[in-house]
Amino acid sequence: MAEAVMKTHDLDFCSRPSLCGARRLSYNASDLSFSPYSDYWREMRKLCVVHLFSRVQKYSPIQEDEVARLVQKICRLSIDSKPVNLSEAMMCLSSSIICRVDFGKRYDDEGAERSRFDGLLKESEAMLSCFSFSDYFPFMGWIDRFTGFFSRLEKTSKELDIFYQQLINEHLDPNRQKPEQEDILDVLLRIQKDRDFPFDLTIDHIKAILMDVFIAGTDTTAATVIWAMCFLMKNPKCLKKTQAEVRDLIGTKGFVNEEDIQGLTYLKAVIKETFRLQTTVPLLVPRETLRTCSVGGYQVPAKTLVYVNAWAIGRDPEAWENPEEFSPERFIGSSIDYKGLNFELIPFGAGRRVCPGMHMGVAAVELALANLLYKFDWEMSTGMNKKDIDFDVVPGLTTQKKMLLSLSLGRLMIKHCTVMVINLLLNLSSLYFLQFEPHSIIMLINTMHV
Ligand code: HEM
Repeated sequence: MAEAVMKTHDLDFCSRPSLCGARRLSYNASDLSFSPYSDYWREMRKLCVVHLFSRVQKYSPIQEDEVARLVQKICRLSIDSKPVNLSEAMMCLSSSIICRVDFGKRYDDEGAERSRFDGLLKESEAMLSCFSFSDYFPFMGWIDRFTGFFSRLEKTSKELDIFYQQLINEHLDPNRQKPEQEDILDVLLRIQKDRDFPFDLTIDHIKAILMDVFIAGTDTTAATVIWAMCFLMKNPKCLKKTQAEVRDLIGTKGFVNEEDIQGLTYLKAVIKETFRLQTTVPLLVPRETLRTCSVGGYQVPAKTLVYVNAWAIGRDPEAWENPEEFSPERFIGSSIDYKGLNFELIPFGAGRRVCPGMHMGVAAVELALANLLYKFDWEMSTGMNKKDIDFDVVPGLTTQKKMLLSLSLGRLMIKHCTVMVINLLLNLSSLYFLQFEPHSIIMLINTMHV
């Protein structure tokens, strides 16, 4: 297997432009379908890697702030003894991180702007993953017109265009308060203004990059945390071990910060094992052969659409011992990593198209998972058994869990939170002259270590 993958990797593959996000939800972008090995394409990729994703630490405060908000939200739910819809919470977390990194905005969890944003995200993902004749049988592309696919695509493209244009206008407004830290849109507009790019960087290019980041970074991060939680709930020994590691290291500090993560060897192994068994982008980005080549003894003609099955590679018995078993221990003391150099584990792809947001994505997953395990004891919701956790997915580019993952917090934890609320109320009631809302008390409790 590894040999076949190695050869696959050696091929001069490229992303197939007709399936590329920026192109499909296109900005009338004949020039966005740039040839994959053109200087233009190389420069565009360099721009993203060097200017946008190289300094992950720059985004750490945003990621930490959003994870802290997530913890507070879950604490609030725990006081109501409600099960926590982790799928929804994780989507909310990762889209909030991406919005702030991408264009410096934080949408209120329940507000109208948030629903507009979530609606756009869902519709864009649906458009990217649904089948269209034009992609696979170009001569039958006319069918897409009859099925309504084109008009839906056009409608979504227009809405996205309006959305991005509004953000660009806001960023270009001379009265806008200068942010402490540039977001990705600031960086792109600065590069455009300073002509710091060897080619003409148009507003359409900027919109396309924003969209790629927006779509590529949201689902993937959320899904990885959800799958990791599924595996841990199904394997209570691993759950305990990961939790013990985090709690031993962090003690009473109250929050796992980015710099603590280096000390969490087992948690990192859990994440690698999750990537291996439930790769979030199972078929990577589709490729097309540039010329005829041979893979594992098969002749592949030029211009063939090729999918690399990262999901199957992660479960290949020739590469992995007991491949179906969830065993993070296999990564302890192993040099195998997901960075694209070990072809038996390629959740972020490999080669020229390897995910440019890999470090940012992993940092968000590690931070979220570590804090979820540090702060809370998780249990199956009433009437559910660990056997009920399934790995069924919704069809699409990424593997999203079909049934939402809803979990309860341990009874001790709820008791602990409730006792704290009562104590706090008793203390505060003596200060009757203080005007406070119950909500603010809960917020106060949430900032304390539970
Ligand atoms: C755990 C989280 C993530 C996973 C598993 C993941 C996985 C992937 C994979 C498999 C690809 C295709 C690579 C290939 O075909 O060789 C990809 C592409 C991409 N990812 Fe990620 N990704 C994650 C997070 C992110 C984040 C946070 C961002 C941005 C902030 C991002 C931005 C991108 C972009 C822009 C591409 C397209 C690159 C290109 O077309 O050259 N990803 N990602």
